[in-house]
Amino acid sequence: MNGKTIIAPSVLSADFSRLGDEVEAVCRAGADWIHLDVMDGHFVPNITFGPPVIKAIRDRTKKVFDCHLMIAPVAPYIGAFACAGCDIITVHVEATTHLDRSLQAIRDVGCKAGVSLNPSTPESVIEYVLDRLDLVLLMTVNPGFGGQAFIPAVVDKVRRVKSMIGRRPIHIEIDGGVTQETAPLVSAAGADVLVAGSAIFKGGSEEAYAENIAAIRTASDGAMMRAA
Ligand SMILES: O=C(CO)[C@H](O)[C@H](O)COP(=O)(O)O
Repeated sequence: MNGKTIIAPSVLSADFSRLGDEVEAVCRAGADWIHLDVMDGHFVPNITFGPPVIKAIRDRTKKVFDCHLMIAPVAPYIGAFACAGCDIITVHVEATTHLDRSLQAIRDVGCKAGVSLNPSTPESVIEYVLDRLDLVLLMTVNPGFGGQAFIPAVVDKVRRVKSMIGRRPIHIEIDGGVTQETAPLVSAAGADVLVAGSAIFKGGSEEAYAENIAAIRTASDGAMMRAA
């Protein structure tokens, strides 16, 4: 939104046995936000972590905790994730019957509200909730696992969402298969927040994380500038 890419490493690809240290390392390496992938083994075929784990790492950084809830039902858990210290809470449109109510509930607990769309979900589902939104998360893989290949068909959806939101201060976030090769495609189309797991945590050291973040940032900022 301000011409600079926000990089949000997904801790899904971090070493879970040292999660707090990994969060600190990736923040020192240049992360802007920390992306937290919460999976329930029901909405998606994988299980990760919940509010107690998020609470345990909250004091490791002051950076934005960007929480992506891949759980159904989602509404009963919004308060618990806010209490754990999440700043942004994103729900899947496919996981909530009452999207408008869920988005309002997120703002009611003092968090920014996001909605996520699976690759096959059309962008028209957000048309009537734009005023309740701080962020739209477009999945460029089918949710559930890190390390999957980027789905290029979603790039057109990024362009269409960018045009729908107009001048509203709503972030467009991309998640799945983001690398220094795919980042420019979505940045040129209008995305300003990039989530990356395997492309950032590969190498396993703070130095590697810094190089990986810088490579994605340079590629995406360049594409954003050329598209402006
Ligand atoms: O939400 C996710 C999967 O559901 C992950 O955040 C996403 O896939 C990031 O991992 P990678 O960058 O390795 O694709």
